[in-house]
Amino acid sequence: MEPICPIGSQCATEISALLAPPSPFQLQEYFHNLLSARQCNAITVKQDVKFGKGLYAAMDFKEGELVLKDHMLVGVQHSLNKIDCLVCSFCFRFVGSIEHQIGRRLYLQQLSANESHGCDVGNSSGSSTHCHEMDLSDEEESTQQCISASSKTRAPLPEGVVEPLMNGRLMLPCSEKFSLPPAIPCPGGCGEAYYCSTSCAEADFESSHSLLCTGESCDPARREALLEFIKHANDTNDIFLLAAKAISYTILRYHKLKAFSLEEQVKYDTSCVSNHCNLSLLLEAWRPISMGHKRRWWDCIALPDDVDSSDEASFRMQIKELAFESLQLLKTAIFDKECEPLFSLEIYGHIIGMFELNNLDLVVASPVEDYFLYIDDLTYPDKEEAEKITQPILDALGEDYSICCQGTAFFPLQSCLNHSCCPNAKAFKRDEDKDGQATIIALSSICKGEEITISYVDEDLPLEERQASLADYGFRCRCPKCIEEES
Ligand SMILES: C[S@@+](CC[C@H](N)C(=O)[O-])C[C@H]1O[C@@H](n2cnc3c(N)ncnc32)[C@H](O)[C@@H]1O
Repeated sequence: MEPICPIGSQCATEISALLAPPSPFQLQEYFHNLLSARQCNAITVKQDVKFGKGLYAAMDFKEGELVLKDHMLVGVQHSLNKIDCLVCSFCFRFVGSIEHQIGRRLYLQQLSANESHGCDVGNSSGSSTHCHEMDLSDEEESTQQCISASSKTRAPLPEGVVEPLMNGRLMLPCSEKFSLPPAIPCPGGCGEAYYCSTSCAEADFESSHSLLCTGESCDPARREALLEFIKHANDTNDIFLLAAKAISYTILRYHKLKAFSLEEQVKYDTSCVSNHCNLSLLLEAWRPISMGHKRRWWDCIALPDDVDSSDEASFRMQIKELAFESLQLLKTAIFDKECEPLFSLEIYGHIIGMFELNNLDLVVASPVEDYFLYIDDLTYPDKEEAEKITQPILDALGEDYSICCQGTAFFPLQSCLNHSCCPNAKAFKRDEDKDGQATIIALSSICKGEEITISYVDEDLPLEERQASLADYGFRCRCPKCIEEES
């Protein structure tokens, strides 16, 4: 494939250094520090010549036991899902109140009355990103809907309800039992991000949002460029928003590390302040991303079913061009000379490819579901009284009255889990898991020292269908189930 933009010769060394696989020592040190910081001694990360990194049990687990709770490195809520759910932009917990969640949805539903919007959001390019799926608990799954149902299933809105619900003047019966953290607007004033606490707001600002915020403190030219980048991502593939977060995260970490190292050096030598890229600090800032298994996005993306294999080369070129377009917009918005290698197509393609190969669906169940189930479980006469108010609202919301928060995220430990078609663990949200962390549960007992595996595909599919889906991850499965079925 011809390069769209050749690697800048002045950055070639830095780019190769950034893409070099971490040494066994760096890998061991990084995961040891990560697990220690999380006070997690139940698992370890080990490298294997055949499968690369893998997650191993450092203790015995019983069936159903929690194996791992993993904080995301970066995550985004799908753009259209933002209409349905108001969540903390950092931890993805639902915020506001039951009334606000419902009123806001009814309001936005009213605005887009004749439009239908679905679950496969933000990927209108047709280049959907491959994610391992996160299951919801059975009860949640039975009623949580992913796709907004057609407006045909909805009754007309009761008059004068939406605004009072949104501004807190109309309280729903028993909603105090489902209190949510207040929705704290982004301190930068962008009006896009909301948080469940000041600590989440600060953590997000420090991690990436300070470079991506379009609020009043943002220089107007930069704001315009950022808005253009965001619009392009929303119109094509919201994986670009995640890539922008990963780049911002690295830039901010780089400057923090640099400030710290300068503080140390300036004590001895005041002539050492420079605006040149310090490669060893850039590599250190990039370390968490360097740990993720990656290939270029346009090389590893699965060929969609509707693209004929004879058109594969042109499809991959289109994907590369799309990434190039997005990168140019991001570069205009947040370019940083000292971190120039991060703005090369080679690095951008590998970051998105890393998401393609490792990401987990971000799913958080809606408290609106629990609320209506609670009302339904009330007994006479309380139920009758409550339903006088709640039933018309439920009818107006329609069949899809409760929609879960959906997005995609990269998790540093979960992404080390290798695949098996007879896995001993799975990603599973329990009723108590109210935020965007990844939760991995044992499917059977796991002994200390055993590798922990999940299935990247539906393991009940026939062998060839499983292998075809796994080909998108670049391997043919040789697990005991596949070997047995092949013989
Ligand atoms: C989510 S990552 C898992 C961690 C990975 N081993 C690493 O080194 O980062 C997915 C990649 O791991 C490798 N992998 C996972 N399960 C595998 C398996 N059962 N057989 C061969 N390769 C596997 C493939 O390269 C796959 O694209």
